[in-house]
Amino acid sequence: MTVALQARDLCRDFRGFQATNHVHLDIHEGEIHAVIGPNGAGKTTLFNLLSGFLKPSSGEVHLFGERIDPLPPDAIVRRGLSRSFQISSVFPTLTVRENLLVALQAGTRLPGRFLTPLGAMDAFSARADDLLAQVGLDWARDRPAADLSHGEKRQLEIGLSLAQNPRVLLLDEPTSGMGSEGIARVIALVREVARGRTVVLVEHNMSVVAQLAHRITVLQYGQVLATGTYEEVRRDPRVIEAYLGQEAHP
Ligand SMILES: Nc1ncnc2c1ncn2[C@@H]1O[C@H](COP(=O)(O)OP(=O)(O)OP(=O)(O)O)[C@@H](O)[C@H]1O
Repeated sequence: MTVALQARDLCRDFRGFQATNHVHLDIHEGEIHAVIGPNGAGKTTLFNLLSGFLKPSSGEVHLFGERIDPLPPDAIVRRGLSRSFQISSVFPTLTVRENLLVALQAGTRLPGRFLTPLGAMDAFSARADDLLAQVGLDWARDRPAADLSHGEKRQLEIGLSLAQNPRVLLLDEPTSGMGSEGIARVIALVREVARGRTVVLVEHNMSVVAQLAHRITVLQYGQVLATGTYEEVRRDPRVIEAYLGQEAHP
């Protein structure tokens, strides 16, 4: 078993407040791993630390055995880890396909180059079409992204993350704000994109977690409360206790 992504004794404080508190995390290559926990448990902070958007106060992050926490986020993307955001990163006035083309071009080492070689543009073009099909948005290729529904924008965001062809994909609440139809689409999409790569997701919807995750890490007060399969963590008395009084019961 290869460890794709690892947090080693990871800590982050905000002016004395421990948002991430000695977290150790092993994400196995090829698994879908959900990070859950009550509101304010430190899930987003952990994602920010894993993807380089926040620097740890102490501890380390390793991607396939290489230390990445000192690197800037774009260098981490080039090493093979990419993430989607809770807040939309879609350009609303560009078409769905143009959004993907921008993401593909940004993934090269020449994002600001004035004249991209034609061969490279052809390759981007073909890859954009593949991604459109993969995220189920080929029907919307020439529509402005602003016209997409909330759920469709989340599908496009997953496509934007896939444009980097990551080995490890972090998804921050991919089903938030969606109805049951959108949720079913995202579950199918995550399963599809998880083929041949490792996926870590923050997710509040326990039914989604139960359907998707091979293993789950439960956070509380910035600490790892439990790690295991859905059945293991839902029976854990500490997890049940943590969720008492919360809307979402595991
Ligand atoms: N930049 C910051 N400055 C100060 N405190 C912060 C900052 N970012 C997060 N926190 C605090 O750290 C704690 C963990 O926040 P975080 O957003 O990581 O939790 P979460 O589990 O993602 O919550 P939710 O489920 O509500 O999205 C919270 O108490 C939050 O107020």
